[in-house]
Amino acid sequence: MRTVIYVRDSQEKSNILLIGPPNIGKSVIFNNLTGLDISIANYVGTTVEYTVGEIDIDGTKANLIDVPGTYTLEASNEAEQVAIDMLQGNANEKNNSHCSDINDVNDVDVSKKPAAVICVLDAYNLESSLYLLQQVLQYNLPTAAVINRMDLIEERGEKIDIEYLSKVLGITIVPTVAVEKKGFEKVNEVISSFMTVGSTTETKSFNHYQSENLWKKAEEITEKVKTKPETTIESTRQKWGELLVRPWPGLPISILIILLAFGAIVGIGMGIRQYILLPFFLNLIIPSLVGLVEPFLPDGLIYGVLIGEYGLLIKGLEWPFTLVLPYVISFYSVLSVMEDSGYLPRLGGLLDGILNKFGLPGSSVVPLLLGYGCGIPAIMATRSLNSYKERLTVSTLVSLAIPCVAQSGAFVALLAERSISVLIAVFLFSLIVLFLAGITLDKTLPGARPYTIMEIPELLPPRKNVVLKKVWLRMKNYIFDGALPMIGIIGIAALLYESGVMEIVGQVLSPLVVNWLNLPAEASTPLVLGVFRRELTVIPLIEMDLTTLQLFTGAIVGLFYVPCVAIIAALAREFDFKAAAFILILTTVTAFGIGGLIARIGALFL
Ligand SMILES: Nc1nc2c(ncn2[C@@H]2O[C@H](COP(=O)(O)OP(=O)(O)OP(=O)(O)O)[C@@H](O)[C@H]2O)c(=O)[nH]1
Ligand SMILES: [Mg+2]
Repeated sequence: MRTVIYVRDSQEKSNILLIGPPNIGKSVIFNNLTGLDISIANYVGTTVEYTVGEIDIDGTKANLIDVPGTYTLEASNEAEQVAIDMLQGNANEKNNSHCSDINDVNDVDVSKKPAAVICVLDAYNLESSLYLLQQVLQYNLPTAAVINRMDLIEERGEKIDIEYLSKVLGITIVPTVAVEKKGFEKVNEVISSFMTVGSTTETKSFNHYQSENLWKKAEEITEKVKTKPETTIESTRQKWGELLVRPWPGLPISILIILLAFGAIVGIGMGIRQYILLPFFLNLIIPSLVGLVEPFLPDGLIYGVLIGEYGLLIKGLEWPFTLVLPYVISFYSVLSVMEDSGYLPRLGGLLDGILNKFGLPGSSVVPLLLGYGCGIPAIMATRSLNSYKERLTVSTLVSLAIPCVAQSGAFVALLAERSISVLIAVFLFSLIVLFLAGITLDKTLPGARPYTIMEIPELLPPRKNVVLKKVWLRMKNYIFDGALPMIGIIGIAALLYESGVMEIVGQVLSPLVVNWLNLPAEASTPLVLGVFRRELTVIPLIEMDLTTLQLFTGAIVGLFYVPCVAIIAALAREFDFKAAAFILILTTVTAFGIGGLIARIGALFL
């Protein structure tokens, strides 16, 4: 035994790392300890950047850092590299780019050596957790372990001798069931002991073994501490978990699930819009607001900006809250159920063969599907892919051909009542271009694609409280990060419209909009607004008197048109300006190229 003396810096809060393999509940533990609400999901690579939260135990404070999951300390992707940088105390803030809404990370010095490590072990896959723990112990930092998901082994009748494990490893080990908040009093006690000034922590000194030795040791320890019942009965859940990754019956079931999910998103979204939000805003909120301000408004610019064609109090409320919000709720309800159940990686496994033909690994299913929500988390999620080439390919596809939830809502609002077949054609077109672009990027982008192994987690029943919380948080995020900026842009649009600037823009863009796309000059408005918000490439078309062919042309241009500024910024940050510029040019050329062709070819037939 070696004693590490841990002295807390009296000036600054110390950093305590939460480290462990992916998908074992680290972020649930982090949320339980800090009271924050960061993303959790049942697939590998939910946390791809570190998150800092404050823990306060009896008035003593420290920074708890949720580190992206990693199997070993030999990184194979960017998310895993963060774990190593954190342990070595040389992390930089690039690894944390969008957590500022959770915590003011500028206050936290992540480049200093951590004061202590809480290593999270997985009771279910103990052996691989022990390999990582041994590597962590080599850093000689004060370390304790939490052994989570104890419920999953208890369900199988297995037991782990925690006391013996703790003795062998020479550290404190606390069993927990994070989703049920079980075991956290003891976790708090351990953290508190780390936070006490001048406390001493016993850690067993580990030699620098070769990795084969660490695996052997992990296996030996697991065998000694884990006892299994003589006969283990496979539960129905486990059976289904395995059936769903096999082509039969997995593939037909996956088609059924995708169709059901699509139907549920559109159906629930339309229901919420038609029966709840539309009457609420159109019959109550908007008339009350207009009635309140109208008597006081002088005719002219201000009147127009507030209650005119693009009036801030009319379209500014109608579009974000009655057109987009219903689909935000329905899409994230369905996605959250899929995320929490562990079905998404199964879908990835099933589609691996097909996706490989388009230059992508099965694991890209998660970022691609997240892209149907919003492109930014999707681009961030590519950090868990294993090569730069795959990351750039998926990010390009998300920016080019995957409509975000707000834009999809706009498509439904624009097309569902006019022609369901045109609506389906828009989504089919997006899939065709997605695959063609995938093949082209695979052939043209330099770099090799490494062989990847996909980890399939257990199939678990989605928990009602987890799903509801996720939908609530995503809805809140949409209102602050989506709806409020949208209202701002509608305000600017109203100003440009009322002041006549929009008409001049219409004249300038007329060769492109009128001559090439066969759309009316006013259809230049969505092209200007769309740079700021993706759904605004589509929504203004609703207000125009267009033929079905024009609607289709407009929708297709909007679909492939430049991603919104926030995505361009994310691309520049995650890759570089060259990559962002490449995607900007690619999307513009594709949008106008395909849009013009549709207008021309369509005119021949209609
Ligand atoms: N049965 C069970 N499930 C758990 C427990 N703790 C977490 N989970 C579930 O495990 C899944 C993964 O949880 P996360 O907290 O996202 O895992 P993570 O370790 O942060 O994963 P990465 O961010 O990918 O490294 C989620 O679906 C949780 O609901 C537990 O104690 N028991
Ligand atoms: Mg996590």
